Parts: sequence; C-alpha cells; structure tokens
Amino acid sequence: MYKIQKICCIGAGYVGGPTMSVIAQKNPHIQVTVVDVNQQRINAWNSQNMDELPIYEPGLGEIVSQVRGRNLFFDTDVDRAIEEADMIFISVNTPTKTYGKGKGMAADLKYIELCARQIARVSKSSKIVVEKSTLPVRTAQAIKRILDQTGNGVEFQILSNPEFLAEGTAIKDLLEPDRVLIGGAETERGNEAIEALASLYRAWVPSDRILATNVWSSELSKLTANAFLAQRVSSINAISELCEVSGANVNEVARAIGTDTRIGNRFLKASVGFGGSCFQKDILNLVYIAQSYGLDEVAQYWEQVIIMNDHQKKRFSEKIVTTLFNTVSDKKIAFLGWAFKKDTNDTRESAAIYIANELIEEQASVHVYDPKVTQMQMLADLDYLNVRSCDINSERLIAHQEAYSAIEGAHAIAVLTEWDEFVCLDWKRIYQQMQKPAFVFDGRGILDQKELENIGFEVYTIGIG
Ligand SMILES: NC(=O)c1ccc[n+]([C@@H]2O[C@H](COP(=O)([O-])OP(=O)(O)OC[C@H]3O[C@@H](n4cnc5c(N)ncnc54)[C@H](O)[C@@H]3O)[C@@H](O)[C@H]2O)c1
Ligand SMILES: O=c1ccn([C@@H]2O[C@H](COP(=O)(O)OP(=O)(O)O[C@H]3O[C@H](CO)[C@@H](O)[C@H](O)[C@H]3O)[C@@H](O)[C@H]2O)c(=O)[nH]1
Repeated sequence: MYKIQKICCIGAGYVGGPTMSVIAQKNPHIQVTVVDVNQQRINAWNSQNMDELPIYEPGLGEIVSQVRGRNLFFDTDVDRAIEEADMIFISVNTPTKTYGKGKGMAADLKYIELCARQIARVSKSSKIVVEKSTLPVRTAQAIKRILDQTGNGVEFQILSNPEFLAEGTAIKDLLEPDRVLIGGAETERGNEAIEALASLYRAWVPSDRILATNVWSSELSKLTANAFLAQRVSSINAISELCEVSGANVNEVARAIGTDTRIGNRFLKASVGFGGSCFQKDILNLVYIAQSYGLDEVAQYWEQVIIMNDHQKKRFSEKIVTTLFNTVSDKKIAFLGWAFKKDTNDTRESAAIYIANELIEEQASVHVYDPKVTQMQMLADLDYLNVRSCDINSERLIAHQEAYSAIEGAHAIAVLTEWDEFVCLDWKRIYQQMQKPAFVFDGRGILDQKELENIGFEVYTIGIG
C-alpha cells in the first residue's frame, strides 16, 4: 500500500494553484509543494498581499493565506520537489500546437514530455504520477514509456485525474465537485495507486462522488465533457441567430427547453461566443484524435461546434459595423469586459479579443474597461493574433480604469463580459455622455433591453428578434 506524505505539483497555473491549495487545506498532514519554472509566477504565489496572487478567483486568497507556509509551498526547485514527493501531479499547460504536424489542432505535449523526462531523471524512489492536465487519450502510455525506459529503475504508477473546475468558480467547484474522476491501471498496484489518490479526496468529497475507471476512459471523459458543454453553447447560439430573424426570444426558448429535465437548464445562455483556454483547444484536440484514427464523420461532427462559435463572434462584430451605418472608422466603441467570463482575470481565447480585432481592422478606436484585466494584457492578446503592428494596436486600443471614461463620447457600447457591476451602472448618465444615436450591443444578454430603450438607447441583444 502507498503511504502519501509529500505531494508535488508541477505547474502553478490556473489549475495547479487552486487545486493544490484545496488539497493542502483538507489534508493538513500532507506537505504539498507546487513548483513552476516561471519565477515571477512563483513570487506572485508567495506574495504577502493576496491581491497580488497570479490568478484571481473568489475565495482563493483566504485559503492560500490559511495554508501557505503551513503545508502548502510554492517553489522553483522542481528537482527537489520531485525527488521528495510520493505523488506528483503534472498540471502544466497543453496548448494547441502552433507548428509542425497537427498545427492548429493537436495538443502540444512538449511540456508534458519534459516533465516526464525530469521525473524519470530525478526519481530515486517509486512514485505515483498523476495526469492533472487535459490530455489526448492514451497519453499515459507515452508517459509510462518515458518513465520506465529512461528512469532509474524505480516503479511508476500513472493515474489520470482530470480537473473539471471552471474559472471564476474554481474554489466552489473544488470544494463541491460533481465528481472526481480517477483512471488507473487495471492491476493490483494500479488499484492501490487509485486508492491512495482517492483517500486524499475523501478528506472532503463523499465516496460516491469519486469515480474510478481505466486510464483511457478517464482521459477521454475530460475531452468529452468539454465537447458536450461547448456543444450546448454553440447549440443555443445557433438558435439565437434564428431567434433574431424570426421574432423569438432566445432566453424564452432556453427557459422552455431547459425545464425539460432531460435537457436541463444549465449552459444554455446565448452569448457572443465561448472563450477560455479549454473549450476550443480540447475540441480541436478531439477532432484531431478522431481524424488520426480515420473517423472523419466523428471529426466533422465536433468541428461544427467550433465553426458555429467562430460564426457567432464574427456576426457580432459585423452587426456593430452594419448598425453603425456601415462604418466604424475613427468611431469610439466602448467595450465593457475583456475577460472570457466574469470573476476571472483570464483572457485566453476571449471573444472580446476577436471582436476588437475585427473592429480595429475597420479602423475603429476601441476603449475597454474590465475590472480585472490590464491594458498590457489586452495589447498582448491583440498582438498575439499577429494581424498588424503592435504600434497600431496600441494606438487603437485604450484601456480605462473605470467604465464611465471608457464610454464618454462613444458611438456604441459592446458588452463582452457579464461582470455584475455592468448591470448597476448609471445608464441614464451613460446615455447623456454618448454620441447619438447611442447604440448598445449586449453580447451577454445581461442588460434590461426595455429599460435602456426607454432611456433612449438603440439596443441589440444577442438572440432577441
Ligand atoms: N484553466 C482551467 O480552467 C483548466 C481547467 C481544467 C483543466 N485544465 C487543464 O489543466 C492544464 C493546465 O492549465 P492551466 O490553465 O493551469 O495552465 P497555465 O498556463 O495557467 O499553467 C501552467 C503552468 O505550468 C508551467 N510549466 C510548464 N512547463 C513546466 C515545466 N516543465 N516545469 C515546471 N513548470 C512548467 C508554466 O510555467 C505555467 O505556469 C491544461 O492541460 C489545461 O487544459 C485547465
Ligand atoms: O451558457 C453558457 C455557458 C458558458 N458560456 C461561455 O463558455 C465559456 C466557458 O465557460 P465555463 O465553462 O464556465 O468556463 P471554463 O473555465 O472555460 O470551464 C470549462 O473548461 C474547463 C477547462 O477544461 C473545465 O474544467 C470546466 O469544467 C469547463 O466548464 C465562457 O466564455 C462562457 O462565457 C456561454 O456562453 N454560455
């Protein structure tokens, strides 16, 4: 039987940081060390000021301040943490490949492979290696081969333990997970490893919510869960366009179908398109895997989810241009929100980036207010698209510290993130400050359209015909 005293987690990102904080909080007898090659990120995790943690998540600061220095540590000494640990979580990034075979589709596993090689090189005692990152099905096999063939002859058990937390609700999702999934080898030692990991979770998760499967089912379940969730968003977004031309209201349709218990009412909010670091990446990866097994119909089926999402973003920016008399050249367009959803500072794949890019292509001046995103981050997101020079981007995109200055003198407002504070703005004051006609494009369906129209705004809400 395994006895777990020390855990190491490689990767101090959106998953590694919060996940390990909760594991440490609930297992005070276990020492948890989160390591990363990024010194700046580790410094930020060690910051005394909880506002300076590298990621923003409601409730995270409280837990970190309670357990950091007690049994939770953040460090850059990866070798030492690996050597000392009984169990190693790999929680590094697995972005879409940007080069070579599978470019733009497959998951880039170079960071995973580097971790496996480092674990093999450093380990002098047997370890349980846990895949926390989202990985293509059968990655565990590759990890095992590297560990067994390049290691020091010690025993490795590989588990798959995908993470299902959503950003903005990470702590709540970790404290009350719908389920914890653990995939392991169907052998006696495999079962012992599963039991060792399950015992950590049992500190706060009821046993019937801890599911054990074989490794391949676990790896594939993660990609499948994200594909199903994203598919719901694309499905309701497809219906939103139909609502707009037919006079139906997508919120009413969502409520009507959501009350069917077989369908359920969650993940039916029409939007300007899903963003985030996971949905697109994981579906592209699923499509690539299906293609590589020669399953073309399967690949095409899931690819439609992405095609629909791209269409939703594109038609939103086109709607702004056509409504503003077919030109936004040198017009001020105010963005409320840049993050891919509320309650996070994460901007990866946020719809706002693509909408801003299209509008800047049309020579608009984009003024953004987001309560958690800096101008530096916004410009980095735009520059990453590599469409025009960084100088032009910084001339055309200006961030503001508060909503009213972003909006002052604007021709139109686009709501791109559903931050609660946007609903409570003084919309009468905003109307006075804007050019007329004053247009609002609500890409999140959070504002009261009738109320705004009574003030004098011309309002477009996604999915309302
Ligand atoms: N972000 C989410 O909400 C979420 C949720 C569930 C699953 N996931 C999956 O979890 C994984 C991690 O995602 P994330 O959002 O936390 O990524 P992230 O980019 O925020 O963090 C990854 C960290 O790993 C570090 N790293 C990379 N290679 C390293 C190495 N060899 N040694 C040490 N550190 C290394 C990076 O410096 C980075 O800080 C991905 O596979 C992702 O798909 C993410
Ligand atoms: O009804 C909805 C629900 C979501 N979204 C959008 O979809 C995107 C993703 O949202 P969400 O899933 O809440 O956030 P993520 O942090 O991306 O979480 C997803 O991706 C994670 C990484 O794999 C998984 O762990 C989570 O279970 C999965 O929900 C965001 O842009 C949302 O605005 C909608 O437009 N309408």
